[in-house]
Amino acid sequence: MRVGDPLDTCLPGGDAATDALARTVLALAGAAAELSHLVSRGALEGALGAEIGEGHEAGDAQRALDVVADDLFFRALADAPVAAVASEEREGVVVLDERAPLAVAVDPLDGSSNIDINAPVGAIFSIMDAARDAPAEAPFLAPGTRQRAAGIVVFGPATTMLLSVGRGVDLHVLDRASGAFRLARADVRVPVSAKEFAINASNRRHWEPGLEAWFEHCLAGRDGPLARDHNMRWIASLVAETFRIFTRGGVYLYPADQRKGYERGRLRLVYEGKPVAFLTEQAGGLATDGRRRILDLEAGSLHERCPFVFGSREMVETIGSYLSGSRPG
Ligand SMILES: O=P(O)(O)OC[C@H]1O[C@](O)(COP(=O)(O)O)[C@@H](O)[C@@H]1O
Ligand SMILES: [Mg+2]
Ligand SMILES: [Mg+2]
Repeated sequence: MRVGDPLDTCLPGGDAATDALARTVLALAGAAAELSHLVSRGALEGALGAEIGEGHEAGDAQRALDVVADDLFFRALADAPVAAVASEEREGVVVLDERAPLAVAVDPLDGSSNIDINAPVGAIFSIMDAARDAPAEAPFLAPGTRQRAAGIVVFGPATTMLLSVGRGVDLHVLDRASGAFRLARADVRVPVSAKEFAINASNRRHWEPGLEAWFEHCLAGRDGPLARDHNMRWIASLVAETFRIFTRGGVYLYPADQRKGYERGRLRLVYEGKPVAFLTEQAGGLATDGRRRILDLEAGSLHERCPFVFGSREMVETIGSYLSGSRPG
């Protein structure tokens, strides 16, 4: 595998199981490439960022582009060896072909509140083995350790994909001339230690005391208990924050807070938490709900939320120690 190689030559193959996985990844990458083109046309595509209806299944405001993106992924997966698909934009699991070997969870458009302001949005996917003699929902609710592959795509100045098929994480970039994703960096690692954190600090008054103490100590910089100057970011796009953490380290938090509806944070375990946690661990980072490893969690339902903390190992561990009270506040 060398820099510049097209995605299809970088995927495992040779037996039925790995061939099915490769076909499914390529179908998802094809849909992401189409979506990237659409997103890059911005307002020329009309009011794709406009809010529509009452909100999607996960309860947030749905935008026209959310629906277009969802449709693109479903059309691409119709020709892939996929038994069932769970999407942020649909209430239940959609069964495509009961005999097919794989199941796919997708957040077709992540960070969609960024569309109007021309800031990065993207897509998230997770691939598992399909249910055998069990309800179609079963693979989606199972612990994230069962994922076969996961990826995020960011539609930024470049369209980039972080992909893991369970043997590290590779970075692929969309080559617009050929329409194919190409390998840009193999075996991307999340730096173990870093100083950048991302959290929506406007919610601070709703946080639990341990989290406030950690935040306060970050702001105190090198003179405070953490003895380090920190830097803050909030792009309001999980995929973009993930990409930053994979390139220069850091931590992202969407914690539980006391606002109504945020008792378990904001993000969705099945199609946001689990795939990002899979990528993070594959790159040497950590992903928790503040206390427990995300990949060990079972979901009670498809659109269940989970508090989410992920990124550089040392930073996630430090936050865990504040939340568990093992560190003086
Ligand atoms: O608007 P807030 O509360 O800061 O939340 C932003 C977070 O919500 C999300 O946009 C949720 O994703 P969706 O856009 O798919 O609903 C994350 O990407 C982002 O980190
Ligand atoms: Mg999302
Ligand atoms: Mg979304």
